[in-house]
Amino acid sequence: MLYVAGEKILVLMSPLDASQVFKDENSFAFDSFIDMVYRGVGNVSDEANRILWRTPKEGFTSLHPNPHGKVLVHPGNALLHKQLLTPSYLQELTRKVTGCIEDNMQWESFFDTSVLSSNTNTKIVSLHCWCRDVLIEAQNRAWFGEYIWELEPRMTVLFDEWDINSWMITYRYPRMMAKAATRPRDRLIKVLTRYLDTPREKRSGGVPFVNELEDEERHAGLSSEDSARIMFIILWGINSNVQMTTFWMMAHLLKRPAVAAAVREEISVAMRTTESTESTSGVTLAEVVAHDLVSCCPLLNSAFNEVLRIHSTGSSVREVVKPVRVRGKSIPLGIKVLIPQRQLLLAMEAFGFDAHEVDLSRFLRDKSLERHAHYRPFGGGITLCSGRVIGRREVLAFVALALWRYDMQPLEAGEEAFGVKGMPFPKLDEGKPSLGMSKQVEGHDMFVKVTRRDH
Ligand code: HEM
Repeated sequence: MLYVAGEKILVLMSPLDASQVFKDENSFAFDSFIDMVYRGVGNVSDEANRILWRTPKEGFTSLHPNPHGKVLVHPGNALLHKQLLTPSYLQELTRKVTGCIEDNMQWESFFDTSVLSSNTNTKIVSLHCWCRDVLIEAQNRAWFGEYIWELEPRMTVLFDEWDINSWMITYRYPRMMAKAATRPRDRLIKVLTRYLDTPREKRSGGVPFVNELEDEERHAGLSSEDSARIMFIILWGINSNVQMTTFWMMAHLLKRPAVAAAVREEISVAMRTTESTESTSGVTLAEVVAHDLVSCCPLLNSAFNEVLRIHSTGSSVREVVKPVRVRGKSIPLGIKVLIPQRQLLLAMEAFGFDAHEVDLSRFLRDKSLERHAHYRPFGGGITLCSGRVIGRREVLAFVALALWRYDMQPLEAGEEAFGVKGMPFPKLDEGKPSLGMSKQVEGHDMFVKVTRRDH
């Protein structure tokens, strides 16, 4: 048991205990944390908070069947799960988002904000900004349509500023000292509010979830601004983990050219098929990503799994709401329970004596590791990540396109090219809370020399 700011927290570090917590949703609840995030991070109004938690007995009616008498927060979550887990919705989302990633990965489309220096044949890019610009742009365009970019062309940078500084809010910094977080957050909420206040014909092209959630929230009586605050929280979850997983996966592959070359060889058959059609809509890439890259490229997927293992620093949290026993000991009501990822994912009894080392082939050599009780990088139970399928697809799409289209060479510490100096390999920041994937220590990055590849 830990005491933090006078509060008792039960920290569980065994996979068996974690399993019990994930299975028993009635005793270990998550609602108080949703409430905390909506109020503390999204800053929803008191009135909105009342509407979000109003039961059917208190007047809440859903637009969807609600046999279990849930409050607005839950059907909203169910709509997100429908978007992410129903095959036809997921397929359409994959098509849209990989199409956007493919567009953004063209030589001519590199964002100015990613390129530090260039000539006709070479670009020096910040890996952090390249992943951020390609993926956040793609995800927002896929989810909301083109119009969101007309409202705020600096969306990727604002989102990054928020993500990097969001710990100031989770650590409850005084308002005056947390402006680096509140400024980008408040701007993004303003953009989303304007988006929701725009007639639908003008903001078409997004996924059904956005309109479905908006309809449900308006029906329940939420204002545009409070709906935008909730969308903002969801968007944060969507953007942060994908961007960071891609960053770490690219960084580790670029540090190990032999493994990167083997991955390039492994993806070549699949990637060649994307070039044999005239399609630029992403349909072919979407199919290749969903089938070939996920199912037929074991080294690529092993690298992805290992990066999740090494860089997940999030925790699952619950509150005890019913009398319950853990290992025979009764746990009082109201106790918060924390299951940190990192200890489980670095355990030697699960991953071997070199569990702290990065080995991108680890999951290729031992395929059973992916199902190991210690390996839950997407959490479990009610908070098991519903974006795990699309998340993997997006990361693999970026990595495969980068390896297939470009030769990339990281600038070593002290090495200089085109006036840009390289830096040491980025370090993971263990001191700040994360939504799952760790960030790098602020200011750490990898600068990469990128040229086009002939194949
Ligand atoms: C590779 C990328 C991703 C990683 C590593 C990741 C990781 C995680 C983790 C660790 C959790 C929390 C588990 C817990 O509290 O027990 C989580 C939850 C969640 N993630 Fe992800 N995630 C990724 C991508 C995505 C994407 C792309 C989406 C949406 C499009 C998404 C949507 C969610 C949602 C909605 C939750 C809350 C649980 C739920 O209701 O599904 N994630 N994710």
